[in-house]
Amino acid sequence: MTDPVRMVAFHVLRAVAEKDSYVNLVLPGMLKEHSIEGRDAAFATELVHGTVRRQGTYDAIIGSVASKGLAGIDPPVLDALRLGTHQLLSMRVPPHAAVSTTVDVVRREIGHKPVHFANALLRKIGQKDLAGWLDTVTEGLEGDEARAIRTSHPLWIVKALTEALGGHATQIDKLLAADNASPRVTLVARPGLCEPDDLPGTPGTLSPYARILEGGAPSDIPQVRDGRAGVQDEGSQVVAITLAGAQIEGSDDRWLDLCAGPGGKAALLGAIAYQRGASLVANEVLEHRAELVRQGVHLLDNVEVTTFDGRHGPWDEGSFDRVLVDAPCTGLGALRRRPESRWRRVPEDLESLVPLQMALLNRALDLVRPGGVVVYATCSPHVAETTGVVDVVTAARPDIEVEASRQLWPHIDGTDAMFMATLRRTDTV
Ligand SMILES: C[S@@+](CC[C@H](N)C(=O)[O-])C[C@H]1O[C@@H](n2cnc3c(N)ncnc32)[C@H](O)[C@@H]1O
Repeated sequence: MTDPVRMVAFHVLRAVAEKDSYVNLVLPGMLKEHSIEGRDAAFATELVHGTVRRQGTYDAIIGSVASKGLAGIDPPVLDALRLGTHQLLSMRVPPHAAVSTTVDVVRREIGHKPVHFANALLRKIGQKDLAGWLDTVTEGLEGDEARAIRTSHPLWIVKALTEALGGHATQIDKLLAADNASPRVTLVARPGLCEPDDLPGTPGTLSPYARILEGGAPSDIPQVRDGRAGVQDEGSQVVAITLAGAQIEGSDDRWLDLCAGPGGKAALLGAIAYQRGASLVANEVLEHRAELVRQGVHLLDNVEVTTFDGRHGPWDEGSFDRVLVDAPCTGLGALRRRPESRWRRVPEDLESLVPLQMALLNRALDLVRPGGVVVYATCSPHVAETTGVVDVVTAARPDIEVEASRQLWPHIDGTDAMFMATLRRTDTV
């Protein structure tokens, strides 16, 4: 019988390739369906996440070994080979086990025909370690081309992240390495609903509400199950804290989260607003994501969830004191969390995202009252989406002052690469 853990890993990879599925959505369901728990579930998670993240490196290796090249390998066989390569080069699986279990997956899930090919190819890959293969497949390449293969990132993303870092070569290597490590699970204690000290884990360094879990499943924690706490990267907590913490004079009782789904920041903002006697409108254009926002804020009666296109919602100009625009973006700052996203995103995505980001930010600036603040945030450090958007929008608006901006980094802050800019609407129009 095929090892159920490898079989599940193979089918997750197939779903990602054929149905555009997300690893984070499809893997937990398959593990449950096959009653895979504990250490086996952890092994399957590392196998799938690691294989998908390192696909660029493994494809270069497989392509260099296969006589017919990468393009000549049937997609299901290639997925099985990627799984075998990850076990051989990056997991502590004994080579004979990595090869035989992968060949078994090929035989049972694909058929007899490619068995000999898969067996021979994996045995060849097993003859060198990862460092040896990296030297082989990057021979003759320099700079970003070599870096892209070594760190398994598309070249355009290496270039975009380098630009976002200001071109620092030592930093880019650390950032790309951080993208390939699994992030720690961070909890948020929603103020007024839960004390951070009542949660397991160690305190964060950036958010007073954060607890970093050492292990265990967040869903086993009662406060997470009932919504008093949640799972939230510290960088996202910092965005909500930045909006709530900006000093403003005068009224401070109407807040808006313009792009709220799935609702992590809305839940934190709503809890802080509740403590201050303020209300929050949490808006999300997609109904299924708005439903997630509703679930996240169900303990807070000061939060109203709406489902308008943020560019055209029926709110009055100048009617909010604080507005968050956590804009739809490429997500290049959260690559460590979403294993497949680096292979799905293309530079052309910016052509539709950037105008949308600008329109949403402009609308937010219309909706905030003079003296109020807007925080514009992205979980991408791509300069076109961060300072590029802020610069273009504010250049055309003499009524807006940029008070501060901040870029967090996985390799420096241990968070997703969240960008945030605090903008104030002045009285000058
Ligand atoms: C980066 S996510 C927001 C994450 C959220 N703030 C949180 O912490 O969970 C951006 C969201 O904006 C939504 N969105 C996209 N276009 C929108 C629009 N025109 N108006 C409002 N929301 C929009 C997307 O569906 C997505 O849920």
